[in-house]
Amino acid sequence: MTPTLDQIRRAPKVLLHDHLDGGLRPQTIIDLAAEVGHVLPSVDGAMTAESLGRWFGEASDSGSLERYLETFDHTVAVMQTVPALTRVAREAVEDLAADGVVYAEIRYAPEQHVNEGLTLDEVVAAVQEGFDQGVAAARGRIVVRQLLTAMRHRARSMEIAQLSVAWRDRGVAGFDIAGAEAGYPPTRHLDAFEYLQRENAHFTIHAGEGFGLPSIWQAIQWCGADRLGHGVRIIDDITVRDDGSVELGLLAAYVRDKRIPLEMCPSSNLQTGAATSIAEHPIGLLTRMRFRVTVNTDNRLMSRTSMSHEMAALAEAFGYDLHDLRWFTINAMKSSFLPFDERLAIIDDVIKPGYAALVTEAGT
Ligand SMILES: O=c1[nH]cnc2c1ncn2[C@H]1C[C@H](O)[C@@H](CO)O1
Ligand SMILES: [Zn+2]
Repeated sequence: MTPTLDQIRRAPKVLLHDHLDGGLRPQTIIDLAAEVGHVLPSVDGAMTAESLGRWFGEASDSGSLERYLETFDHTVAVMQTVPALTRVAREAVEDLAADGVVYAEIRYAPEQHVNEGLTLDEVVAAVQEGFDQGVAAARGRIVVRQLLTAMRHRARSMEIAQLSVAWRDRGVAGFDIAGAEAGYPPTRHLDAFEYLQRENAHFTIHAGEGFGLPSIWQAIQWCGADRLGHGVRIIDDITVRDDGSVELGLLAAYVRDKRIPLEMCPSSNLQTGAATSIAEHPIGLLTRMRFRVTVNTDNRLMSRTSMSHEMAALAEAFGYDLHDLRWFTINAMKSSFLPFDERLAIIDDVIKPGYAALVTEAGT
């Protein structure tokens, strides 16, 4: 049976791909913009949380990753002080916990938050303070880690990789690169990835979203990514024949054989043009072929979404039941950058009992 939204909200969920600067509450943007004098875009009618939220959703709907990324100018602009970063981080944790997320890795690019004079260390500390406050407010119902992102069109990836290693025992679980993909291959940042490998550190790479297979191939075979951010275009290396049989190319087979986690973000992909509808989203085929698929939000503000909403949309489009949602959730937890024993503890103590209770209640 297709689970109800209420069941999905109560189900334990794991989120590996969520941008801090893509998840602000609209009212918080209005408050912080007034404090620092940032001019927000003009919206239809009065500026309210509702109208600003709608603006972000519509402005991100262009079908182009580059245009989608322009909306971040307004969130990044109001995240340039310690109190602002701490507030945004705390609220992100509160919102995820309220949605039933039990483990989250939240990413952002520290280099984008130094315009008013903060150091990179101060940025990471301010975000960690907010995460700690949010976790305390949620009374431990959620575990949260930071992922530090470097912007792929800039040249600070080595510095950010070093920052992530320096903070590895203080709340930072890994590293990422993000931003426009076409024209900025991951190999531009090879020195940072090689450094991280030498440090036994974890990283994911946005790849196969705004650009295709060469980007995924580089991310895995040149850079050594542990996971793929999106990775949706791996579908270009898969052939479905008229008789329904499926053939994997060498790269797709490698990704599946090695159990490389795909951080899939269906709603975001519709907005950037990487997919045409939820029902036609490659996540359906990739799940059927037993790739290591995980479900994520990417940017809750721009996509006006949540983990529950993403899962509900998939359940509706593909008929997924609680067992399928549990599979996505355990896939995600197995793929997290937490130490192995901590991953297992969340799977055994939180995820499995949580789904078991829902299944018993539903009598399925
Ligand atoms: O889906 C995305 N693809 C590539 N880059 C992205 C995506 N969502 C957000 N970003 C960028 C914009 C943010 O400012 C940055 C750090 O979170 O990461
Ligand atoms: Zn992303």
